Formats: sequence, C-alpha cells, structure tokens
Amino acid sequence: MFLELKNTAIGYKTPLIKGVETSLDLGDICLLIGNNGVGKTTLIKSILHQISTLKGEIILGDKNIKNLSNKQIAEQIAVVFSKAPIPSNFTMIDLISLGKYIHYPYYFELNSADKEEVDEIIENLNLRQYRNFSLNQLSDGNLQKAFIGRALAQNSPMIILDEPTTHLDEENKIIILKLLRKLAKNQNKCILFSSHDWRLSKEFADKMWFIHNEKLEAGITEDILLKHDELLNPQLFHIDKEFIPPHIFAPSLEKEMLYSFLQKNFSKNLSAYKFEWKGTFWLISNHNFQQNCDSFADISRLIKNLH
Ligand SMILES: Nc1ncnc2c1ncn2[C@@H]1O[C@H](COP(=O)(O)OP(=O)(O)OP(=O)(O)O)[C@@H](O)[C@H]1O
Repeated sequence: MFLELKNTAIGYKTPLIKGVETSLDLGDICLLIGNNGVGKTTLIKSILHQISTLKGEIILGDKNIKNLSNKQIAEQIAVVFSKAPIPSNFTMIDLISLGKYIHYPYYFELNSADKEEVDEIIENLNLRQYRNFSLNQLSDGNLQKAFIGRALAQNSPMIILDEPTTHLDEENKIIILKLLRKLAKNQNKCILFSSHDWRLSKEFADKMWFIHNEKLEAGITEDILLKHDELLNPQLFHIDKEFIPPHIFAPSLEKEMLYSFLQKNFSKNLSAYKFEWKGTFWLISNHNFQQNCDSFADISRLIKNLH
C-alpha cells in the first residue's frame, strides 16, 4: 500500500469526515467526489499534512506523515490546487521547470535530461506554442495545464489534483484525464483527483472515494456508482412550487427532458395525466382521453388546448 488512512477523522475544530479507513496503491487512479463543502480539499490538505488529522493516522510509503518533513512529503506527492497563486514574471516553461527544483537548490542549472523532460511534458500537454508566454498571458485553461505540468515535472510517485479539469473545455479535459490515466498505468503513479465533472472523470478512474454523510466510501468506481443511483439518475429539480408533474413512464433522459420542459412552461397541476415514452412518440392520457405527440412542440400545443 502506498497511502493508507487508518480510522482517520478529518476536519478543523470538528470533524468533516469520520472513520476514514482506506488505501491506495501505486498504479491506482482514484476520483474523489462529494458535494461542495464536504471536505475534499480538507482531506487533500490532511494527506499533505498541511493540517493535522483529528484522529487516526495517515501512512505514506511506510511512514506516518507526522514524521515526514515538508520536503519529504513533496518528494512523494506533487499537488495541483485549483486556486494556486500565480508567480509573477514567470513564463510557462519557468513554471513547469519549477517542478524540477524540488530535487535541487534553487540556484542549480537544470541538466539536459531535465530540460528534455520538461519539453516532453509541454509537448504532451499540447502547450508548445505557449512555452515562452508569461503566465498572465495564458488563458485559464492553459494556465491550469501549466500547473499540472509543474506537478508532472516533480516526478513524484503520487500526484494529487484538486479539480484539475476546471476551466478546461471538453477536448482539454480529455487530454488531461487521458494523461493522468497513462501516468498511473505506464509509470505506476498513484493519482488522486477531485472533480465536480465526475461523469466524464469516472471514465478514467478505477477507484472512487465518495464523501457523503461525513463518511468516505471507497471502492471500484462502478461499484460505488451502482450502489448510489442518486449519482447516476439525472436529478429532477423541483423549482416551481405550482408545478405538479404528471406520471412519467420513460427512460431517465426522456423523463428528465419532459420534466424540465413541462416545469418551465406549465405552472400547473398535471398529476391527472400520464406520459409514456413509446420509443418514437409520447402517449399522453388521462381518464377520458388519449393522444400521441411526436415532439415537445406537439405536447405544448396539446396542453395549451387542454387548459
Ligand atoms: N481553515 C479553515 N478553518 C475552518 N473551516 C474551514 C477552513 N477551510 C475550510 N473550512 C470549511 O471546511 C468545510 C469543507 O471545506 P473544503 O474546502 O474541504 O470542501 P470541499 O469538499 O473541497 O468543497 P468544494 O467542492 O466547494 O471545493 C467548509 O465548510 C469550509 O468552510
């Protein structure tokens, strides 16, 4: 086991997460999810020993993190926080090269192998054309990638990323997630990353840590998701109190679409109606009528006529 949490409680004065009992190995890629404020960043800070655990132990390698210096932890774990301060007067290549300086005093000149590695990282992140841009000239997405590049240059066995795909468009999200998976599988790194964009992220993570009800539930991604269908089912938001939905019999996507369409357009009680999705059309009925509709435009006309 590379990282182990033993009966750990995590938080500030009072615990946010209790009884954490889990571990990660080298080669694992693990997605950390949970609602805003459940303690994901706090957990990451605890693993880095930036804050102390309230109870229990965190073991890194085979050592309790309490007995490791900041430098020793940085040799084991590179970290990318979503709200990192931007060093002024740095170019992108300077920032990425900084990852190498964890291994040297600051006045050292990087050797050619280090420089080649930095170039390779820039290439893998599709950042070549920006290598000499100053950081404040980069878009948010490219800046995010440059911080990820710095963590890669650190060459540590573990990388922790807090929301690495924020600010990135779909294409760049996939580049980053693919790269993280490749690092775990080809270079045997242990990767832990949090994401609110977990539907895409889950395609790349083998394991999942799901924080809810002050507990951390750990397991294979698909096992956790199947146990919690509230995560998979699209949420039907009840925003309009006047709106009472009809009985809807449809796959989850069609159900969600119908629900949001009706709620936005009809502030009424539709509970007397039944809407059934028949594959290519909706069958709409109540106790004294029945009608087919091919589209939401059709449904709209029908309901306007009925009321
Ligand atoms: N230094 C601190 N002292 C006390 N409480 C704090 C401190 N930092 C954060 N908190 C509180 O701890 C709780 C968890 O915060 P944390 O940032 O870990 O959540 P999170 O799951 O990462 O949320 P998000 O998804 O919004 O980033 C929040 O209620 C936050 O206000």
